[in-house]
Amino acid sequence: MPSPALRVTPTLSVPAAKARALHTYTSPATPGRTEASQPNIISRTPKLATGTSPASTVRASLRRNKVKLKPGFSALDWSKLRSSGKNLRGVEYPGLIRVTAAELAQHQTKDDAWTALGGKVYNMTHYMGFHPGGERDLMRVAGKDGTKLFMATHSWVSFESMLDGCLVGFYQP
Ligand code: HEM
Repeated sequence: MPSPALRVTPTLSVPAAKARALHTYTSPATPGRTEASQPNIISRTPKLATGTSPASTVRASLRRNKVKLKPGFSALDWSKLRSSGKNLRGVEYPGLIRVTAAELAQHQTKDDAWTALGGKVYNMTHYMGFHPGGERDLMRVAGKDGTKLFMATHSWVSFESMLDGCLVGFYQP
């Protein structure tokens, strides 16, 4: 019979458990949705586990608002609209156009919202109601180059495939 002093406790110490959680925990965006079922996502940055730790500052900067989308505005609905043949570019000219900063700035209202992402200009107007982060965040980049804010928020999202039908042209600031 070992003395109480020699007994080994089978649970992990608090720092070890915390370290393990921080390195392995990855939170799915929506319960029940896996990355494989979200074609717009290339890879996901691991989110940090909850709990009190010095990482709480980092967690605060990762916290983002997710809005409740209206019926008919799911990712699947957006995918259907993209492949419906509807003109999502909002320009009649069939080819891609060159867009200057001055021209881009002309399109900064909800009914006519363009943004530049990675040197390409997209018409986001039809995407407004479908954005999981809400219209207000999308409008933050309307009429301007949104690359930095987009990448800072969700670099794993492929805007090129999400907005392929909305491509207006190339940004020439
Ligand atoms: C036209 C450009 C954009 C597209 C195509 C887009 C696309 C997306 C997609 C697909 C998601 C879901 C990501 C996921 O489930 O992990 C998302 C979420 C989100 N987006 Fe955007 N986004 C755009 C611009 C922006 C901008 C400029 C902001 C500004 C801050 C923003 C803020 C957010 C936020 C806060 C979420 C949160 C949802 C969450 O926590 O899952 N987005 N966006």
